[in-house]
Amino acid sequence: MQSSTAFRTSGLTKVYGSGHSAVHALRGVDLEIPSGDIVVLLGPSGSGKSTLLNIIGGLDRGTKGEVYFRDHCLSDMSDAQLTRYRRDHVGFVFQFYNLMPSLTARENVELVTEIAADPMDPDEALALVGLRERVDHFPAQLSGGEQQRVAIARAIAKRPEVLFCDEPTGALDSETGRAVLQVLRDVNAEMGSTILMVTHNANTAAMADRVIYFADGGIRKVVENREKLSPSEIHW
Ligand SMILES: Nc1ncnc2c1ncn2[C@@H]1O[C@H](COP(=O)(O)OP(=O)(O)OP(=O)(O)O)[C@@H](O)[C@H]1O
Repeated sequence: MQSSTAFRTSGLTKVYGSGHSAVHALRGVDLEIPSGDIVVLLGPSGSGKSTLLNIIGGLDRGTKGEVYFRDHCLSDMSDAQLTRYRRDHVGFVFQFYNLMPSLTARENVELVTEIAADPMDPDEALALVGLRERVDHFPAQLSGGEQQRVAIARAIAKRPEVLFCDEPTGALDSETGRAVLQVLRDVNAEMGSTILMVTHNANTAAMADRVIYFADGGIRKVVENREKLSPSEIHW
């Protein structure tokens, strides 16, 4: 495998349940993701996008097949090793921001920086997402887009090599959504983080280096964008 490959899967299969109730969520996925790319995963509801993200993010395990992060085989890791992988290398951003309501923006980010190996200062991470003036505010005092930016600050504060985003703009209006995508794009440009984003907004594909089209538990096609749009140019 090339050293510039962030992820590689071969024959990755995921079956939930068994017998008559078995759901074949991934049917032998072969995939390679270069380091530093912005990758957008598109596909119908139920096609397996989140399942794939959760497995390469170390939140779940495949049923069969292999998953590599650089030269580390995630499929062979113990639960403790997977936890360490998530803690040391990975940031997550979800549709619903999962912030602690009783903590300020800064304290929400500190939850992560306190356990990370080489974290940013929480205020620096919040400044990077444009929230320098809001560090002492509680989630309820922030708009949806601002809360999502706190969640991004929390994810990037540990300087992750990879950022996994599952519908990061799903709960946002177009203007706020574009602003959040711009933050992700800036993180990719400034920190070199590989970004994997699952979305239902097909127009988001225009900002990606690579677009993976998913259907029925497998990859239908992969498209490399020679020219990328900036988030502000994306139609919603
Ligand atoms: N924990 C689970 N137990 C059983 N089946 C599951 C589980 N999680 C997902 N599935 C099923 O696996 C299939 C793939 O689901 P997944 O969430 O990966 O799809 P998706 O493409 O992300 O969908 P969406 O766009 O709606 O989020 C679906 O049929 C789903 O119902």
